[in-house]
Amino acid sequence: MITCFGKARLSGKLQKRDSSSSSPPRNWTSRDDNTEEEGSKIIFFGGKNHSFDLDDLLSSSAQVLGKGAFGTTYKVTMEDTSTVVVKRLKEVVVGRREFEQQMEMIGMIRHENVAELKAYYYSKDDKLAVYSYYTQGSLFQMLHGNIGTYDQVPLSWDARLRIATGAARGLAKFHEGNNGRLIHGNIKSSNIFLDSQGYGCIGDIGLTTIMRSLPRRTCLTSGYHAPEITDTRRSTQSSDVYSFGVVLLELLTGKSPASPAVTDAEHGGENMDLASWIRNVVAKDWTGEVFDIEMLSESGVEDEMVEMLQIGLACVGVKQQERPHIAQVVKLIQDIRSTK
Ligand SMILES: Nc1ncnc2c1ncn2[C@@H]1O[C@H](COP(=O)(O)OP(=O)(O)OP(=O)(O)O)[C@@H](O)[C@H]1O
Repeated sequence: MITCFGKARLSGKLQKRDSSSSSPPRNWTSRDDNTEEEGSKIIFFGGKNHSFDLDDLLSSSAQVLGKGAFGTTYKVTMEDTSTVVVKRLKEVVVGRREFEQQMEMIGMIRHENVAELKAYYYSKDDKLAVYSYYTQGSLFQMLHGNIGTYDQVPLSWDARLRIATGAARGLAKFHEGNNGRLIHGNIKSSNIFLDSQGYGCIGDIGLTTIMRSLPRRTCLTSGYHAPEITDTRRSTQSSDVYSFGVVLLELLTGKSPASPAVTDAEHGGENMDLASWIRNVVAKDWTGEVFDIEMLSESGVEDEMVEMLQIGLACVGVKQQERPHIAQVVKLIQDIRSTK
């Protein structure tokens, strides 16, 4: 559906929230516009070296990609055909200063496996984050399909290994930010995208710690949150590793971790999350049974899949101190192929 920021309609332009749909798009950057909140302007990273400005954004068509926990996400196609993703953030719980500090820190991160934060905007009514757009959709859409405009696509083991490798590198780079203290807080397959070579990239960066904490129930049912997390704003690098481990298990099994992920007949039909189910199956020595049937016809890859399964299980360790550091995870995943 094509829409605008202010009101949903079949086709439209991006507009500032609360402005009437009949008023012409305004330049939000204009300091001498006395209806503007003092200091509210869109801030771009990379100096003036950007291919669009706020006017371009305002006059562009926007398509709603989805409504997530942190607000509505739009795909915005500019007149010059370049495309970005704009997140209209709801429930930002920090003030302007903290918001700007966080965005400045995130905007400095440049890595091929991290979705770039291109710009941000803060005003009383609106908080926007502008990211690079990934054309192939998310890993969630690839694995579970048929959501929005994307259909499920068959993924070979090679493709899954590349996705895991890229995403692990991206998360490791992200954790290095702010002197090694950055936390993602929302690692899941709908926040992992593919670059043009099929490597995974981490998206939705920099939001969890400035947004209202997710309800406890959402954390419990998502299947991605580490068991110790009761306040998502207080996520840790170790809980990010747990969530990343769940993504690895999702890649291997093709199952969505949203609870109940699986019903275990052995336990009287008990509903289990993905990590618990896999621990259970592996403990019974039925490891081969967890893998996605889509990969069953591939020969000579089961040893690699078992290695990845072990990495995933280490990441979803219940005890935080026993989970590996993400840099170790990168190495372990890279070694799956390089040691052959
Ligand atoms: N940079 C991007 N490029 C392409 N698609 C994106 C991008 N960012 C988000 N999306 C897609 O837009 C849709 C909505 O994303 P959004 O982040 O709002 O929701 P979510 O990922 O389901 O939940 P959450 O808010 O918890 O991250 C999802 O299908 C997501 O995969």
